[in-house]
Amino acid sequence: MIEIDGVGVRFGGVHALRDVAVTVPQGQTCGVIGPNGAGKTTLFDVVTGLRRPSEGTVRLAGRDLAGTGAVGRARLGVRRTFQRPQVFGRLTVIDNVLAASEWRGGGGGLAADLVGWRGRRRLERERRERAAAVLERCGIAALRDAYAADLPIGQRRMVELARAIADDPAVLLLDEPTSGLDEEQAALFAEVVAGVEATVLLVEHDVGFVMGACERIVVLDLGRVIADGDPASVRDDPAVRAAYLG
Ligand SMILES: Nc1ncnc2c1ncn2[C@@H]1O[C@H](COP(=O)(O)OP(=O)(O)OP(=O)(O)O)[C@@H](O)[C@H]1O
Repeated sequence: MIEIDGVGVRFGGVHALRDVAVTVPQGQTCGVIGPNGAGKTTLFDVVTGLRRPSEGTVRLAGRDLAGTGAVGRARLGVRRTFQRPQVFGRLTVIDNVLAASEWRGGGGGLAADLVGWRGRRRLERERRERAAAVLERCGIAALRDAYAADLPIGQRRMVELARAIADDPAVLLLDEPTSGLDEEQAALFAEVVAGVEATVLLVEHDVGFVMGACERIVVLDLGRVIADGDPASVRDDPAVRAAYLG
């Protein structure tokens, strides 16, 4: 569960977020929509620890994250994808995914050293099996040895998703995941997201996609939450129509 409570962010005179309160229960997929500049990316930056809020708190499973930076939050299981997919271009697809679980040990590092050679080989095998299974789920198994930089944007997005879900995230934040995906890829993306156990926050401009993929929608406008509910009630909300859906 992720609890965003009374969060405000100011950039000089601009209130990017004002008193935003959203609690997403464990396992829920919650869409975040709103016009350009509404504060969606800023909200993701606050949850992932890239931006310190001017006010308010973010709690993960009851734990206040104020003193935990972006790396610490990643270690607690917070994962994110970006509007422009961020992959390691000079690594292969499988190595992009393996990189996500390297810190747990297996390929190297302290944990692997501590369990000794035999345990280390077992961890490494399990890690590779998990990574291969994730590539399969994301429809990119055939690309495992391709360099990520050589892939078109849609496939890079799937690599980024595979890396984000490779080691069972607690919270998954997806920023405009369908831009650059064709219809088939978008459908697969939604299917993969539906299959994860994580709590999911999904920013998306494709309203059809977000309404289909999310059980709940939060609408931001000028940094405030103007609606929060199931897709049908949000779609019919006059304030949402005026601000965004038109
Ligand atoms: N680093 C920054 N410095 C100053 N203002 C910023 C900064 N980042 C964002 N803003 C402002 O904060 C507000 C919210 O921006 P944000 O990028 O979070 O919106 P968004 O909903 O993600 O928009 P989009 O849909 O265009 O990605 C905007 O008015 C933006 O100009």
